[in-house]
Amino acid sequence: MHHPSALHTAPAPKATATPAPAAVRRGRPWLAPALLLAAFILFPLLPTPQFWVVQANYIGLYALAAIGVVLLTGIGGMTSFGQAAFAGIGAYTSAYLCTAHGVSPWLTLGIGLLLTGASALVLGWVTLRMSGHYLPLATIAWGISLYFLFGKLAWLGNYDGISGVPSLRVFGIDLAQDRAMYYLVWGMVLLAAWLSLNLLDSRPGRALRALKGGAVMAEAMGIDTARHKILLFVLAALLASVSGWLFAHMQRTVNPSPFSIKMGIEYLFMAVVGGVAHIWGALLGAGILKLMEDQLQVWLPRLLGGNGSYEGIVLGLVLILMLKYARHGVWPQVAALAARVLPSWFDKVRQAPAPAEALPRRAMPPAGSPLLQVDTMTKRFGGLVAVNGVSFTVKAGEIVGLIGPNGAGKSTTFNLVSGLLKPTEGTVRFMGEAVAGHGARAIARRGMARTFQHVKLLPAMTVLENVALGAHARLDSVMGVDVARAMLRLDRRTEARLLAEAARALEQVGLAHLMHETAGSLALGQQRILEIARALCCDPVLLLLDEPAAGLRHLEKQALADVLKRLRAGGMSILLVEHDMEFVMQLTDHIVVMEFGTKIAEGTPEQIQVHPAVIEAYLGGIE
Ligand SMILES: Nc1ncnc2c1ncn2[C@@H]1O[C@H](COP(=O)(O)OP(=O)(O)OP(=O)(O)O)[C@@H](O)[C@H]1O
Repeated sequence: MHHPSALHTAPAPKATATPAPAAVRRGRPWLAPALLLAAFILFPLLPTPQFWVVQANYIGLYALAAIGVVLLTGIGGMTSFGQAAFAGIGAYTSAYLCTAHGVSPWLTLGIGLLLTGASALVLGWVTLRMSGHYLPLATIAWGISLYFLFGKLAWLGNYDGISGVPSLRVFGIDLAQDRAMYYLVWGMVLLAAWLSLNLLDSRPGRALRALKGGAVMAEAMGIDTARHKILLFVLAALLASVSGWLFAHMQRTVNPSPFSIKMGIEYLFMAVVGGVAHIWGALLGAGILKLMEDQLQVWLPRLLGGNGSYEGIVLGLVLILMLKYARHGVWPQVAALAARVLPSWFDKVRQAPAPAEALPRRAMPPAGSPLLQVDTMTKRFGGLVAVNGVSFTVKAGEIVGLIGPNGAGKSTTFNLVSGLLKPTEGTVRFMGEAVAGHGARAIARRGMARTFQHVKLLPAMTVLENVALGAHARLDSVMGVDVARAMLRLDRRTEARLLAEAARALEQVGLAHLMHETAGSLALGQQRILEIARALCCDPVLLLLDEPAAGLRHLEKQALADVLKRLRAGGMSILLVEHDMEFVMQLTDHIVVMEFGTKIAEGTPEQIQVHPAVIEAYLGGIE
């Protein structure tokens, strides 16, 4: 495939300057991880004081719930204080069923997960539609009410709770001993971290990562964001439930206080301190907060006299300082340090994805057939008529330009056609079907893909991953199966197909050499091209490009025009809004001109250049 070299403008990634440590230089990069693993396994077997083993177990329990917070808040952008309440459901279910009915704790784990999942599903369905601060407030309300419910129910032992909860047994080994429990707790923590990391690095994972700050874009890629939000809510709750179950059988007693809103706030703090956007941040944050709390409890009364309870004040201050100066938490700092010391560990695979079976492709409609028919479309914003009775047609295989002075209503027209807005009046037919008001997701799934005037990318994700989001809706699957397969890494063939498709789209637009860079590190012009690649990855029959040439240099514009002409030659239809008249005139087959929300002219580029109304409106200086 031809690579328009004019678009190859980004500098090559910088090599790291810090020399590798001796062990790594001598070809033993495995030494440090092996030592870490050995220390981790041997920790309870060595004569470690009992106190520290118990601490490690609690840190593990907190880490499990905090991983849930990372998923929900750090990845999904939904702040929840209700995590402790879900831990309470897991703990109480098991404590009650084991003590009152003698059910096996392994069975109660499943029942607890079912109950938690069902509660989270209902709660998520009701609250996740709320926006802004209403969601956190709702989770607080939920946390408080569940705490009082646990305390008020006599069969759950009121505020005294339930005691005599049995210890767990695995393969005949009694885990009443903290040293044995350590392995179960940390085994579960590492399993949860592994499953979560696998999930995030997959097709559903990319959709989940798009929720925070990219929901409009994700919907335009055909992704059902509401369902993905609920999925995160349920997953986070399930992790808390496992933590609660372990807690009940470790403590051998449950009462409402460990599941109060105070603990919900602490889980959130753990995630924030550790690094709310990182799974490992949850583990780090749980460790830091638990150890700090304990050490402050010991040292502060010694330093300040009196009988303590100062730790809350100091922790509060530390948190405020962290939120001000290290908002991303401790993990990114640790990771940056580790990447300097052990670069080989952190070297991402930077090869292009291996060729894989191509995804199914849509048939292109016959050239010249009417593809998009906009008929007397009107959009009013209060008293302002942004689009006023506009009609035009895009035929298959054509590039149509939509031009007009600032504020003419071009972007609004785009948003009406692509389903982001609903017309006040008029109809939009796409491939013969009325689509006005059907929503961006449904229209995208029918084969219309778009870019945005203000680019909508996920800056922390790689260019390749951003583009792969475009291919998301080309595979239909049951979400639960998809998620389970991703977590267990059984989805690698699908993943290879998606990434290969993304790489092909990047090659088509000449950005393949930047596929492993983060999207945020690209120049604005390149980000626009990335959006085109993402739209191409949707396998559209109609591309809507909102100011694709803005921010590009002259040669880059030429290269882009070549790409678009090649796409047209391949049967693609394109509707584009653009201010650069030279670009529009050389590229388009047909032009629609708008002014003050109304269509004032349409025709071929030659007709438009000499059209009196257009010249009158603003095109005087075009020739
Ligand atoms: N969501 C909205 N609510 C209220 N008014 C809006 C909204 N979106 C657009 N408008 C108004 O509608 C009119 C048309 O805006 P639009 O962005 O569609 O124009 P445009 O031709 O794309 O302009 P530009 O070239 O500057 O992007 C403007 O007066 C704008 O202020």
